[in-house]
Parts: sequence; C-alpha cells; structure tokens
Amino acid sequence: MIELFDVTRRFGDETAVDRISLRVERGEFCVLVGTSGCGKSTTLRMINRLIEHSEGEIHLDGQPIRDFPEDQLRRRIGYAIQSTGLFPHWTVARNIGLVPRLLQWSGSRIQDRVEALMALLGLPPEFAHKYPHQLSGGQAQRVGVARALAADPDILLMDEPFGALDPITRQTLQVELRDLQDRLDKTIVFVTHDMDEALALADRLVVMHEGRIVQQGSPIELLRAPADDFVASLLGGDDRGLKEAALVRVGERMQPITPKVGEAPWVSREATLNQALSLMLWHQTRHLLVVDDADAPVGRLSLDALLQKAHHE
Ligand SMILES: Nc1ncnc2c1ncn2[C@@H]1O[C@H](COP(=O)(O)OP(=O)(O)OP(=O)(O)O)[C@@H](O)[C@H]1O
Repeated sequence: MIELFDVTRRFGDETAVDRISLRVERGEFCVLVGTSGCGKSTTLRMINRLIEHSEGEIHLDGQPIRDFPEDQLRRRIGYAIQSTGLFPHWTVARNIGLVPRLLQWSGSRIQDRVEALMALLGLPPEFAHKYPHQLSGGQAQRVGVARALAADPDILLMDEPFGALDPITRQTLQVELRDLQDRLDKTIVFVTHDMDEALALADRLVVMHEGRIVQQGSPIELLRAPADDFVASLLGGDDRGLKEAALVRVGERMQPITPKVGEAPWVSREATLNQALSLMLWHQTRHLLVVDDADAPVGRLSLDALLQKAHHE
C-alpha cells in the first residue's frame, strides 16, 4: 500500500505538487491524469525517491519511505518510462538484468529471470543478444517493462510507458499489462495523457490540476459525476457517454435468449457497448446477434437495452 499525506514538492518558488493526499491499495491500478505540468511525474518520482518531497509524508505499507534503504526501494519498486531509458550499448538481456545485478543475484539466477521475463512479455529468446537500436519502439517498451519487473517488485511506477507507440501496439500492451497485473497482483501507479488508456486501465483514476488532486474515484464514478467543468472536459466532454460505453462488455448487457441462427449482423460478447453502438449505426439496425468466442450465437442486444442499461447500471 502506498500512502501520501499532504505531500508538497517545491522547485525554487514554484510549487509543483501542492499538499496532495492519496492512498493506493495493494493490487490496485492507479492512473494519474491531468494537463501538462500539473505534477504527475513529480508525484510518481517522489514515491521511489528519484525526487525528494519537500513536505508531508509518503509511506509504503505504513512505513515512511525515508526509512527504507536504497536497495530495498529498488527491489520493491519497478520504474518504467516513455523513453525506456535502456542503455544503448547493453544487450536486451543485460538491460533487463540491471536491478538483479545491482542486488548481486547470482549469474544463473539472473539468466533464469531474464528468460522468464522475456517469455512473459512475448519477446523471442533470440532478442536477448540484440541491442536497443535493433528493436522497434514497441519491443523496446516491452524490454523497459521487463526491466521494471526484473526484481519482482510489488510496486510498479510507470510514466507514459506506452507513449509514442502506434494505437494498435499500444492497445495490445495495455491489455497485456492489465492481464499481468491481474495475474501477478502488482500495485501500479501509471501516468498517461491518453484518456482512453487511463479509463481502460484504472481501478482508481486521479485527476490532477496545478499540483493538486481535484478528483479521484473509479472511471465510471468520475465519468458520471465529474467534480467540475475541468474534470468533465478532461474526461471527454460530450464524449463521456461513449467513453462509459467503452467500459461495458456486450455480454453484460445482452438478453441471453436463443436467437434465430442466421440473424445478422453480429457482435462478439467481448466487444464493448460503444463498438456495438457503432455496428448498429453502420448497419442501420436496432438489434445485433451476440456470438461467443467460437462464433456461436448466445444472445441478442437491442438498442433500447443498450441505451437503458448503459445509464442505469
Ligand atoms: N527538476 C525540476 N526543476 C524545476 N522545475 C521542475 C522540475 N521538475 C518539474 N518541474 C516543474 O514542476 C511542474 C510539474 O512537473 P511534472 O513533470 O511533474 O508535470 P507533469 O504533470 O508530469 O507534466 P507532463 O504531463 O508535461 O509530463 C512543472 O511546472 C515543471 O516545470
């Protein structure tokens, strides 16, 4: 668990972070969003002490972070950033093994760990001997995430780790990260400018403005009841209805009746409500056939059900 109590950071006369309080539970995915310069990266870096806080307290599992020896913080907190920060003259394997080496693990243990992480992140084994410049942006980002996970930290701090990637690779990595977090039960604090990414990943969404936290809660809570016009517009303004629909699966809203086979058009049970709405618009229909992974019909989704349910969950 990470707790910030009235934390402030000043740079000279400027207050970059202004008395923020935040609690991230173990296993929670917390996403910080806000306009440029509002203090997101500074907040993240204060948690692993890359930046010291000026005032207030930051605790890990109830203990002030200032009490932790540096190697313990390194082991417990992984850090991944947009530019990946990979060392250009080191191979992929050496880059991933950085923190375990600093922690003086044995050579064979480091090698096993590197191999396991490369498999976990879908990096082919032969990549171990490549150098960062021989990788695509998406592959380098995976190496950056693997390196952050290397010492099996319980906390991951991620600052725009998928920035500068094309939307398809980005979405793939988002799904993989969410899946990884579900399987490995990491506590994640993640900074992004991309609101769709934030809404898709967050258990807790934290909106910052001018160094302060203006609202926090689940994505649905914030979409439905933004604290003010700033939060509403940051979350998508009039697009909030579609953004909320993007968080709900067709399978949760369909009527599980046995539909007539051959009824078309169809939508996957795993698709989101905004995708279903898009298909209805595209095909100019008020009804979709819902199919499972094997394309077998399992239900029906009507426009009326979609509209009512989306707003009265
Ligand atoms: N090392 C530093 N020295 C002086 N000022 C700094 C330093 N680091 C950050 N700042 C200032 O603190 C404020 C918050 O910066 P921070 O990087 O935390 O914002 P951010 O929300 O992450 O921004 P962005 O989304 O653009 O990355 C900014 O006004 C920035 O100029």
